[in-house]
Amino acid sequence: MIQVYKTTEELSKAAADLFVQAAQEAVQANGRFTVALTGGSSPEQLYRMLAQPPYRDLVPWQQTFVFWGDERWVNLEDDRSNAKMAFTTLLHHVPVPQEQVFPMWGEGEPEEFAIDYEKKLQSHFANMPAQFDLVLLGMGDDGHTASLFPGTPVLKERERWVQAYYLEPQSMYRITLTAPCLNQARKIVFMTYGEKKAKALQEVLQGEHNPETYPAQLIQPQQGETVWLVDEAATSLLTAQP
Ligand SMILES: O=C(O)[C@H](O)[C@@H](O)[C@H](O)[C@H](O)COP(=O)(O)O
Repeated sequence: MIQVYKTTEELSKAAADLFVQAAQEAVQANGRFTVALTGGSSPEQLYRMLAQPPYRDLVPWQQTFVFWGDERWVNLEDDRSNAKMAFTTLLHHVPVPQEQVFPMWGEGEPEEFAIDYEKKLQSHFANMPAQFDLVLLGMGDDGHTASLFPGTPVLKERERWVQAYYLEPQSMYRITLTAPCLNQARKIVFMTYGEKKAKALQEVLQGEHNPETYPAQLIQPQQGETVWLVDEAATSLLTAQP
């Protein structure tokens, strides 16, 4: 499903409405809400909205569990940290219990951390019919999502849920949920806006199936639903307006 908005404000409000709806439905059904946050700049306006009334007071924060879809392997004080951005814009302003928030950052080696993070997820989702109630994703202008970058080995991962790898072009380690993990979500919401994204969006949604080049094509939830929240500029190359 693709929903087109004129402004990022309207797009972020729609994302906030979806966030509240997913949270309330999950808590009603299972007594808890498990979400994977994205990094990058696209979700910042959404996070700031969720930290303010009315949205702040509509989310059952006490029953909310926060993970991340991906992270740059930098410490939590580093401005490149996805966790730092989410803490600054949202998590320090809402009553989510600290022990229910799992940043993708720790001491030691990224590969070991990825194994531990996967174990945390496996125990969190044990005996549950699906995994994340909601996964928020962005998309880069190269068609990457989470830290699933074009041409990287992690795109071929079919078993593991979390992988750490060294991303040469950015000279840093990345930690990421894999496509098999993301695709077990109940709902996946992409927030993608701006002219820069138009070419990648057209390729991802309407181009040849080529996930090596456009990894966002790997996001095909088995039972869940994918919603694309986009603006008019990002849809400018789509052949039929959605
Ligand atoms: O760690 C990251 O960089 C993000 O998780 C990444 O996947 C992001 O969603 C895209 O790069 C889009 O970034 P923007 O929202 O800044 O365009």
